[in-house]
Amino acid sequence: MSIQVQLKHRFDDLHLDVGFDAPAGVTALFGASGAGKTTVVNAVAGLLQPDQGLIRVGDTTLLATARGLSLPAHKRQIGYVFQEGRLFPHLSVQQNLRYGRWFARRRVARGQAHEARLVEMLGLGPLLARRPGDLSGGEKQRVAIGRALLSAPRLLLMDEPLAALDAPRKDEILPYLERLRDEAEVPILYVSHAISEIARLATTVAVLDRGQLRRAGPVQDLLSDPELAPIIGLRDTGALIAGRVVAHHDDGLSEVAAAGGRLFLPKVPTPVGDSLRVRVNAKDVMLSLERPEGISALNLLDCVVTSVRMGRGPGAFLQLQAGDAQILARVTKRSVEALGLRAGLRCHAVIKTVSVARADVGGRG
Ligand SMILES: Nc1ncnc2c1ncn2[C@@H]1O[C@H](COP(=O)(O)OP(=O)(O)OP(=O)(O)O)[C@@H](O)[C@H]1O
Repeated sequence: MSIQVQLKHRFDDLHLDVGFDAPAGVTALFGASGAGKTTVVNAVAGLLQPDQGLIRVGDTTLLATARGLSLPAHKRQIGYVFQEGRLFPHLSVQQNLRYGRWFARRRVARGQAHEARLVEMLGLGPLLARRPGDLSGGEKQRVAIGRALLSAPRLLLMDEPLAALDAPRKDEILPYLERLRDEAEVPILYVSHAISEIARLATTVAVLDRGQLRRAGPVQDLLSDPELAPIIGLRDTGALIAGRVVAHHDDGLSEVAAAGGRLFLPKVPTPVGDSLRVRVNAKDVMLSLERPEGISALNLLDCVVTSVRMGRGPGAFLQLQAGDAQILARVTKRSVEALGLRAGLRCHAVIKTVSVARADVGGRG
C-alpha cells in the first residue's frame, strides 16, 4: 500500500516543507537532528496539525487541509513504536499484545490466526508469559511492534525504534524488521539517522535537511548519489548491490552472485539461493584500468564509468555501472587525472573483502 505525504508547517525556527510518495515497504525518513523527522511523523499520526498538508495511505485520506479534512488521531488507525517500547510493566507479554488487539476489535475480526502469525513472525512465543521487566531491550521492542501491529494499523510509524539498543540487540531485532517489511503488508514510516539501518531496511528514503525535503526515491539510488554525500556523510555514501548467495565456503567466506560479478563476504547467515543486499561504501572501492592480477582483494567487478563528479577538496566521486548495479567510488582527483577516468571508460572496481561489513549485509527489500 502506497503512502503520500505533503506537509508545510512553520515553527519559530523550522520551516517544514516536505512532499513524497512512497510505494509499499519501508519508507525511511533520514536527516540530522532537528531536520524535522519527528515533526513529519507527528503530523502523520495526527498529533500535530500542520498549516497545510495532504496525507494518504492507500485509498484513505487522513489529512487534506485544502478540504478542511483531518481525521483525529484515534481514527487514523496508525501503529506507533517509540524508542523505548512503553509496555505496561504489570501485564505479561501476552496481555500487552492483546491490549493492541482490543483497539482493533471493533474494526476488524482478524482474531487468533493473525495473532499467532505475528507471534511467530516476531519470535514472541517463548516470551508470552513473561513481564516486560524480564525482557531485554530488543525483546521489548519486538513486543511493542507486535502490539502495534495487532491493532490492525493502516500504517506503522517507527521513530528511531533501535536507537536505545546496543549493537548486539540491534543485530538481533533487524531480521524481524526485515520479515515485517517483506511479510506484514503494512507500510512502515521509519525514522532513523543510522545509514546502516536504512541500507538494510528501507525500500524508499526521504532525505530531510533543515525542514526541507532534499530528495526522495529508491534506497539504492539515494545512498549512492554523490549530491547527497554531504548529508549522508562521506564515510557512509555508497552503493547497495542486490545479489544471491551461491555458496558458503569452508574458509569462512560466503560467495554472492551480484550484478557485474561475484562478491566474497565474511560468512553471512543467509541460506544459499536467497537474495540479499550488500553495501559497498564509496571509500572502499579502488579502480584499475587493467584487470588486476596478483592482488589480495577478492572482489573485482567489471564496470563502465557513468559520471565523474569532482569535489571541492581533493576527492572525486565516480558513478559506475556494473551489470544492473550502480557502484560509487571515491578516489582522489589526482587519480582521476592520472588514469584519465571519464564517462564511458571501462574499468575494474576492486573491493576489499574486509570492507563489506557484516552489519551492512541484510535481506533484500
Ligand atoms: N512543538 C514545537 N514548537 C516549536 N518548535 C518545534 C516544535 N516541534 C519541533 N520544533 C522545531 O522543529 C525542529 C525539528 O524538530 P524534530 O523533532 O521534528 O526534528 P528531528 O529531525 O526529529 O530531530 P531528532 O533527530 O533530534 O529527533 C526542532 O529543532 C524545533 O526547532
